[in-house]
Amino acid sequence: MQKQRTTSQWRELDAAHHLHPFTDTASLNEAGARVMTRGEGVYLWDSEGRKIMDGMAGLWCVNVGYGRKDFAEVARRQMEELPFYNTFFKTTHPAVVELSALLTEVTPAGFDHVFYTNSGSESVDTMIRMVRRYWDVQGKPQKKTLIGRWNGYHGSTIGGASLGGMKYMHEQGDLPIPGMAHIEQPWWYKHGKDMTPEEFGLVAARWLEEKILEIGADKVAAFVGEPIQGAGGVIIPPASYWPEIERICRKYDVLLVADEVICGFGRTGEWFGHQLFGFQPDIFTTAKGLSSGYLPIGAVFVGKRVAEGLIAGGDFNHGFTYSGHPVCAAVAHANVAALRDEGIVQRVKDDIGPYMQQRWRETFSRFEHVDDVRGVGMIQAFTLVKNKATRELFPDVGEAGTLCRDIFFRNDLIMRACGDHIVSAPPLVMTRAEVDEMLALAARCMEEFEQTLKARGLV
Ligand SMILES: Cc1ncc(COP(=O)(O)O)c(CNc2cccc(C(=O)O)c2)c1O
Repeated sequence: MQKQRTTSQWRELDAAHHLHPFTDTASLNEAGARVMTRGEGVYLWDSEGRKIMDGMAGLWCVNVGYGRKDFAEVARRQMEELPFYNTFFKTTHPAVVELSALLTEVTPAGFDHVFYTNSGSESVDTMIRMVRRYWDVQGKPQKKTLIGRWNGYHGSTIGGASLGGMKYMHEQGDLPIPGMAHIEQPWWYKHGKDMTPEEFGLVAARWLEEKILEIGADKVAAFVGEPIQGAGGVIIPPASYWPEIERICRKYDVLLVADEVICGFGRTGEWFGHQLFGFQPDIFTTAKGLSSGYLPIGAVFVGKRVAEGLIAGGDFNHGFTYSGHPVCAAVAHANVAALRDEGIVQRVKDDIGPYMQQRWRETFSRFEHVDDVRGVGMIQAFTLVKNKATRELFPDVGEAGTLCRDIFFRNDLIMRACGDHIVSAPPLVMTRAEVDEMLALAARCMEEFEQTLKARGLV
């Protein structure tokens, strides 16, 4: 069992030794980290015994909810049997074989080959190497540029961060690396002007055609996008966007990649986000919901065209020590089986997703400084705005979002501020009563938020 310490003892040791991701360490250590000690269903408990509603499923990942003792048992058994063996050098093991077979049952037809990683970032970097290798084998080595979107998020490795469009990440570490390009994101609320969403979707997709022609189609390897941009603030493209992107990729023979790290494994009510929007990628990257975060594992699903190209190319000189790790694979298998056999994904589509979306809109549309209330399945958001009537955003992006998020957090509710977008992606197993509980708490917080906006002269 864990060594029992007081919160302040944990905080002190954490401050002394632990560098947190995406964190200003000095300011964190002034306030002290919140020590999370237990999870059950959609709730967390901290070291002070406070019960917290987790509207973010950890980091968009705990799809089956916390407390699955059966997963722990699966991990224990696998650890006792074969805690590790690699999948290099002509070896495999039952856990990764069984997971691979199961995954072909829940992925769309034509995706019969999967490569394993330890994270979403590694899945994205694997995809980058696959795409470039594919075009080498096709005798077109100059087709190496990958196009992403500004404000897209594809991880924090050098490749993933470069493909992503987060400029504040590019500023640290001389990114993006060569061979990466970006187009504007399909954010109707900011860029749609007086176009309908459907008209804007086509315009935004054609930014890709302009970029391909600017670079030269003979140099463009792939276009990469999240079906719904997650960390960018749950940017949901109009329905006309993705089919037009697909048409443009086919026209210029550019591979189409869906980054499903957030959208994958039921988040939108479909198994994968590209199914919701009706397009067929050549490759898609996953992590998070693959294991519901119980153990770190990612997977790259490779369609027929690219798989055959890679296989024809002989040695693919890429991989990780823990690719297909037996304990991670065994737990991912249990997780995917639960998502399917317990009807968790189907229920997002048929019941709890529609319920959440109806209640989310009912709860937040009435607030004066909230607009673009949106979502599908169990991923939803709204945007904090200065003036709803004119679609005027706040000038200091993130100030209102941080203020709002901190009020939620102080009231034991976790939702995420991405700039001035407030986003939520709770465990898919949330009940209707828990949806009502979360939204009632959030509504009370929003009353406080709007009073604070006025008190601080921000509106
Ligand atoms: C679409 C997408 N692609 C790749 C990654 C990278 O996955 P890893 O982190 O496992 O390397 C992600 C991850 N997304 C992510 C990760 C951490 C925090 C947040 C946030 O919104 O605060 C989002 C992601 O959302």
